[in-house]
Amino acid sequence: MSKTHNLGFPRIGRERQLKFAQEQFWRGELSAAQLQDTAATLRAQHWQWQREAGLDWVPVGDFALYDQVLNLTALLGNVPARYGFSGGEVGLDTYFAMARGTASAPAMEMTKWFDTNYHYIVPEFTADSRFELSSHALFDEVQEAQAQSIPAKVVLLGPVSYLFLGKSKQAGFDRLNLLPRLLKAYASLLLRLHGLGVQWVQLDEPILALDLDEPWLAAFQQAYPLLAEQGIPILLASYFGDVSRHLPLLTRLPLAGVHIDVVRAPEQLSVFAAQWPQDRVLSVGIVDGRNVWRADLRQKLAQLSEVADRGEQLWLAPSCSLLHVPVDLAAEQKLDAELKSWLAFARQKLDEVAALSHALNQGESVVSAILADSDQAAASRRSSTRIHNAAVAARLAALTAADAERDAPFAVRQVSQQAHLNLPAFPTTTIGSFPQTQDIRSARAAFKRGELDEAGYLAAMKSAIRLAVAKQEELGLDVLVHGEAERNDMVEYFGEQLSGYAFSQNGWVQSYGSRCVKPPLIFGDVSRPQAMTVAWSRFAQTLTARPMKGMLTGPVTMLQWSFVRDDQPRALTARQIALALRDEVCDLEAAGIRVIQIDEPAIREGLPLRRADWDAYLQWAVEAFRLSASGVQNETQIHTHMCYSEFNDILPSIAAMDADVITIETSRSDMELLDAFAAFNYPNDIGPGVYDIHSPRIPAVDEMVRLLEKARQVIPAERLWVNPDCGLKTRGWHETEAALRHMVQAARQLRETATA
Ligand SMILES: CN1c2c(nc(N)[nH]c2=O)NC[C@@H]1CNc1ccc(C(=O)N[C@@H](CCC(=O)N[C@@H](CCC(=O)N[C@@H](CCC(=O)O)C(=O)O)C(=O)O)C(=O)O)cc1
Ligand SMILES: N[C@@H](CCS)C(=O)O
Ligand SMILES: [Zn+2]
Repeated sequence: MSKTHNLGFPRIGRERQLKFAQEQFWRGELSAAQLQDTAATLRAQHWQWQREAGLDWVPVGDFALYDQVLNLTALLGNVPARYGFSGGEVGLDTYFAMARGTASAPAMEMTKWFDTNYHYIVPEFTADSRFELSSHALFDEVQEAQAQSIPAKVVLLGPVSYLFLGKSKQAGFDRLNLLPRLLKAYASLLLRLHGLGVQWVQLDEPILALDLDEPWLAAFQQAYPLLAEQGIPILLASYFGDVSRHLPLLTRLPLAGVHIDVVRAPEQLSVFAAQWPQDRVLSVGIVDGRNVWRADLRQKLAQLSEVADRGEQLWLAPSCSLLHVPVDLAAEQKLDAELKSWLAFARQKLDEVAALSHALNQGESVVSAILADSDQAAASRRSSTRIHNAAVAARLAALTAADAERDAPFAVRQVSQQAHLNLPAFPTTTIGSFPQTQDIRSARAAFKRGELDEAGYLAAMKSAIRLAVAKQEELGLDVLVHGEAERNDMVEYFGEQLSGYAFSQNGWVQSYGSRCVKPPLIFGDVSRPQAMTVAWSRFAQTLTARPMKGMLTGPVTMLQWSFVRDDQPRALTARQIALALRDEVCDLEAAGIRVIQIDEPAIREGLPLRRADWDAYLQWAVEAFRLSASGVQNETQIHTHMCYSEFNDILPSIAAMDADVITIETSRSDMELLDAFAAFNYPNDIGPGVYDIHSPRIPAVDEMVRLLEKARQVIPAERLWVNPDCGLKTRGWHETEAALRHMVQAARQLRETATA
């Protein structure tokens, strides 16, 4: 009799209740007790749904008021010294101070969770790091679940991944030295859970899917025997990749079970089927936890046949935590029936897991109606005429290498661009978005509800653009932007206008903290029925004599931040998007826009987890960008922008994108990234971000001058631009104006010293 469980459930709530409660709490409109009430109500609802789906084990410990890695940092009392925590209980103030910073202590760093669009708070380690249980939140949640008769399986990030995913904050300090100390804390944690009657603990060790050096592998050998001694059976969960090469290691560890992801790495199922001991749990992640397509249950059952004889030692689950998918397809009222029949969100995915388990345990006949529905959905998706577009296929077939090449090399383009743009040294610009104010969002919400007509909405957006342009002129910026007021999101906005894309009403996914995204769905061949941004850019250009930068989201980011069709290679979908964007780039140029930015913040995020797979990805990713950018004349300046990632290891590919200018997040790393650009002799213009846009803090002129001086030591002055780290949509106007005023002043100071 196979069992079912889940690795983690989305915590934001079907109506994003958590987001609204967090933001109200931060604004002082909700008390801590009210915030905790909302959290408890959400947990109860989510546990109840999972129980109703028929799961044998329900995750507890996956909830977080900001981030699950930060929860662990609080639980372990690993609070960086700057927050003044002196032991005892990590309260909400300290917890949110770590996440969001305070006037005196900057926030902890946030980075991408593997190759997802979720961001976690990076643990910090020094030789002085101590770990002591300092939060009762997890223990309370366990008791809460028990009081609701929920069969709780506690889920936590495992100790080796916790260390690996953190950062040493002391030069030369090897954080692996902290393992013995950390293990003691984990051991007391497990003992405490044991005391509460917890019967299973799932320790996530997703780093097993990465290329790991020997010392990190040895850390598993050191950790797990000690943890297993505490008396609770441990399920070690891997996901996002193949871990079969670690099977001998995993077998040696005293684990009660392992979880493997056979959606991302189906090939590992046979290896585990043959070699994983029969008397230990094999949890098979069979339903895609990262994407929204409905499972083809018949095909899944065929896949499971090689492990079907494992009885109770076979557990079925989604491939990974459902954090990465929206909560409930039933909340979608506007998707057409056919498309809806192809989809499954978190709740529906649990139903799929349960159906598979029933079929294995009691025979397929007990779920015959569910299987018939699944068959029909799979067949309709395969044969639908909405998926394939002959014109797109023909256009792709006709592409030649020249289509991904600008007419002239950068040195030639640069001269003709400067002749047209006539920019000063150290030109100043911003990354695209200006504050998405409540007025802007309310106007859009009213328009969507039908309470504001189109003319009223257009007028409201135009007035936001007018304001942004006037402010930039007054500030004295050199290359202006229209501010992206009309965009709900830099990916969803384009997804709403492209054929082959669909969008949901309520398909929200947490990106970080209270910030959510609603990834559009790519279900078919992508094409552009009509221009998407040209009217806005043209309008903005009429408001100023300075160059107005057109603003597009690049093909790789469009792919990475959407739910992508799984019936053709991602490379092919990226090319289709690239061609649609190429048309937009050419139309912007024809409309007189001389500078066009094609954002690719997700290019690093899309990099495969294992190095052996990098080259193939980078090759198509770079080609897609070039395809989107190469239809223009030499005198049109193409910018790209990158952020949220570490770029050192893909510099040759960034150079191969051949953008005339790259603006890139560098301020938080104190410009260190530029050393790599310089060492690599990066050939084109660079705008290293001179201030962090994640905090309302207004950086001083001197601070930015210092960073620019640092940049000037490694990058020739004539190739340097001056800009913030990223877009300003999450900021208010007050700090935006003040920071940009300082930034323009910093650029002017540099110009003066350059000519002195
Ligand atoms: C740059 N980043 C992005 C990533 N991924 C994306 N797809 N997009 C990105 O920009 N990944 C990496 C980073 C992550 N950073 C962020 C930063 C900010 C947000 C964010 O602000 N998200 C918003 C939602 C954005 C949006 O869709 N806005 C809609 C409004 C939707 C809404 O909530 N409407 C309300 C009504 C509002 C009102 O009446 O005032 C409602 O429906 O109830 C819009 O502008 O129309 C967020 O609020 O979380 C995300 C990722
Ligand atoms: N143009 C976008 C890029 C964000 S990564 C913005 O400014 O928000
Ligand atoms: Zn950015």
